[in-house]
Amino acid sequence: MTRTLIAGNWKMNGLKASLGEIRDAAAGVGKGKAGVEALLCVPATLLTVAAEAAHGSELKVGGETCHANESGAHTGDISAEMLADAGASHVIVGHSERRTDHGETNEIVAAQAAAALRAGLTPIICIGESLDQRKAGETLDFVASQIDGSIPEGAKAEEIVIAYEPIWAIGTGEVATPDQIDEVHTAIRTRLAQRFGADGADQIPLLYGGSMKPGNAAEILEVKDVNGGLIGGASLKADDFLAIYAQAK
Ligand SMILES: O=C(CO)COP(=O)(O)O
Repeated sequence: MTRTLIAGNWKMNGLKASLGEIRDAAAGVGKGKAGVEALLCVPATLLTVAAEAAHGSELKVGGETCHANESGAHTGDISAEMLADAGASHVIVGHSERRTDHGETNEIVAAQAAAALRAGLTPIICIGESLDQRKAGETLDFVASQIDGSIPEGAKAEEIVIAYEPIWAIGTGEVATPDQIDEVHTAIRTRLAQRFGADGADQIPLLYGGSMKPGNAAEILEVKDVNGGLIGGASLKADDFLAIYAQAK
């Protein structure tokens, strides 16, 4: 049985003044929601205080990226071990904004995901096509190649999460339709089954991300192979995050 995960990605947003949102989110999750995990991935500067704010609640906190190495001369970078030390349980790797802004390739993303596993974190491995790729009919091939290249060798199915985030739907207000999501998520599950077997593939939560909001979450979460969401803008406000969480089963 696949776990359900409602995860927020704060991206480069949030100051200490935003901790009230984390406290409110922590206070609102867990009640009667066995089987639905809640997670907020926050900037590294907030991780320790966010972990403290969530302490004793069902809310987990995570990082937004990590370096592949455990430590060393990498100015400005943060290792998976550091994230774990700060209280993270998960880390997002391979977000399209990291792939674009920092030239992160599938190979780099796989190394980051391996680092997360080494540190005892769950990597949320992001994949998704651009608008040009969608228009050219390349979506399924591209996403399959990202899956093949971004999941590290030796990873076990129960240790990873995949997030499908079509780049054209991120922060644009444009949401993929249920049919579009269904097509890609089904293809992702099939590809994962080739590597992990059908039972293994079934254990990997497949999140959808891209302009997910309280008003469209129910429809998205109903799609067959959708096991949760990776939510950007709407995760910044506890009320919105909790309204999405409330619709997850
Ligand atoms: O990129 C996303 C989450 O990782 C989605 O962002 P938005 O929900 O703001 O579109």
